[in-house]
Amino acid sequence: MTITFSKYQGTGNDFIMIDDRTEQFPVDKNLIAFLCHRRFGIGADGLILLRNAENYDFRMVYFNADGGEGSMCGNGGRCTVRFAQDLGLFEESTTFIAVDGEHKAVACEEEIFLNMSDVSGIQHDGNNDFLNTGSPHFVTFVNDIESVEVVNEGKNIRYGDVYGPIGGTNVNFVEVLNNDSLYVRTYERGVEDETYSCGTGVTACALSAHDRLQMESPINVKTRGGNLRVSFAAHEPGKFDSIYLIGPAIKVFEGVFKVDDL
Ligand SMILES: N[C@H](CCC[C@H](N)C(=O)O)C(=O)O
Repeated sequence: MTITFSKYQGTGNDFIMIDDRTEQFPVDKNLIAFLCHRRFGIGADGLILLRNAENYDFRMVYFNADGGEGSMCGNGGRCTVRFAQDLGLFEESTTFIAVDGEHKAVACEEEIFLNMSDVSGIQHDGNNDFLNTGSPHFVTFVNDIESVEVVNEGKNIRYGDVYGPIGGTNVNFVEVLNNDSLYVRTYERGVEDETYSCGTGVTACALSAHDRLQMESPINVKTRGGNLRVSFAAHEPGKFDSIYLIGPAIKVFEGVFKVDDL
C-alpha cells in the first residue's frame, strides 16, 4: 500500500502529517515507528493523523516516534493547525480536539498561536518541578545548559524510581538567560532522545519560571530549533489559564511512501 503524507516542523520538532479524514490509515505501532525512523523511514519525532470530529474543525491524533500514542504535543499541535489551514479547513482561527481536550488556535503569517490546556498545579522538589501541560514534564533549572548531558541525565530521570513506574516523564533543562528569556533543552519520552524543541516542555518551563522566579508573561524561550513564546494568565500559585504557545510551524515537503508486506 502507499501512504500519502506531508512533513511539517515547528522549531525543529518534526512530524509526519497525514490527512486521515477517511480514517483509512492502518494504525499500527511498528508501522508508525518505521515511518518515523530516520534511516529506514521518512524520519520524524512523531506522526499525526488529522481526522474529522463532530462540532470541531478537526481532531489531532498524535503518536510518538516509537509508535506509541502520546499525550498532547504542543509543537505538533501548532503544525497540525498549519496543516489544517493548508487543507482549507479554516482561514484564521480554529477550534479542534486533541487527546487532552479542546484547543483554540490562531494562524498569523508566520506564527501559530495555540491555546494550551489549563494547568492546575506544580509539584516542587528542591530545584525541580513537575507539572502537566497536556504531557508530563519534569523541569530542572541549571546554570550552564550547554554542558548538560541531556540524553544521559534525561534517561535517568525518565526511567528512574520516581517517574519510571508511573509511565515516565519528559525531562527539561532550563537556563535563565535574562528577565524575560529562557533557554530550554528537552529529553522527550517516546522519542527517547533530545529533540530540537518540545512545545509542552517549553510551556512547562515558562510556567515554572513564573512560579519560582516571578518571570512575567510573555516569556521568550530559546530552543535548539528556534524561538518560541509562551503567554499565560497566572492566578493562585501553580494555577494558570489562557496559556498560549506561539511560534512558527512550517511545511517542509510532501510525498508518497510505499509500504510493502502490510
Ligand atoms: N514534542 C511534544 C511533546 C510530546 C510529548 C511526548 N514526548 C510524551 O509525553 O509522550 C511537544 O511539542 O509538546
